[in-house]
Amino acid sequence: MKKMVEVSNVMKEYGEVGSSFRALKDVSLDIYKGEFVGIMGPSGSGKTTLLNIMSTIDKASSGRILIDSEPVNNLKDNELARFRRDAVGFIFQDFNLLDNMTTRDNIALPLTLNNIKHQIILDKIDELTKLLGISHQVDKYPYELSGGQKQRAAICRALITSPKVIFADEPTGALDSKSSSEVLECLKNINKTMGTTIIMVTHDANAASYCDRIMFLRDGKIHGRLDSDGNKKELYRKVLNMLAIMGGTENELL
Ligand SMILES: Nc1ncnc2c1ncn2[C@@H]1O[C@H](COP(=O)(O)OP(=O)(O)OP(=O)(O)O)[C@@H](O)[C@H]1O
Repeated sequence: MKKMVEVSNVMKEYGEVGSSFRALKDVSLDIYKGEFVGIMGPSGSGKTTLLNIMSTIDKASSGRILIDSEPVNNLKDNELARFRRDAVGFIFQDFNLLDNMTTRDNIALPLTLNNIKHQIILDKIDELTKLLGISHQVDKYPYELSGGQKQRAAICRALITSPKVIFADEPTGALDSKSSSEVLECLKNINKTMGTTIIMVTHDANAASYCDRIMFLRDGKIHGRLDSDGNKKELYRKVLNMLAIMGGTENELL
């Protein structure tokens, strides 16, 4: 299988020399094309730091990141901006939709920056919003949507550039359990039908149970992994076990 994201010996230090804090300590992992990978671990274990470094939002203090075989550590700012826009999609806990734009314009935003023809953008929005079940919401503003609809709009926006990989930080963190399940079903569907690689940070064992593989972080290091055998309930049970072994119940780890 082809590697989509390669993380080699990544270290991340925050703060000044002498009083610095090491948030990631020699982390290495490979994520393959078409995988849906979860990242879990206690609060402060380095999940968001790792996601931000993998997705080029942040830079590692040392180590190497390749996305689809392209080294991204040393890209110049303008190359990095283009790479981010074209090759990766982002989904955040709080949706990050712009309040003064309709859902359609929010979804179109990454492509309008790329000078793509209007009709091509409209066709793509039509296709994606149908896939995500929000085609009747495109003229509404974000405040007129439910949380689940907002997140599905944000997923459409992440997908509009046909990215190689989607990075999601707690995508269900602000949603109730029904909306969470709808969003996770959408992500799973995209992963299976479009083959998009998805990397998702989550605290939620149910969300993690949608993944093909879960990597566990503790104190800035990879602490373990779980692989799905296709049985979601079984994976959910194993995740809860793993969280308990790592030193607390699911809630204590929040
Ligand atoms: N900008 C920063 N400056 C200094 N320290 C930071 C910074 N960002 C994160 N940290 C520290 O790095 C460690 C890892 O943070 P990170 O946000 O990656 O953890 P996390 O596992 O995502 O936590 P949570 O589940 O609470 O979101 C924490 O101890 C945090 O306080």
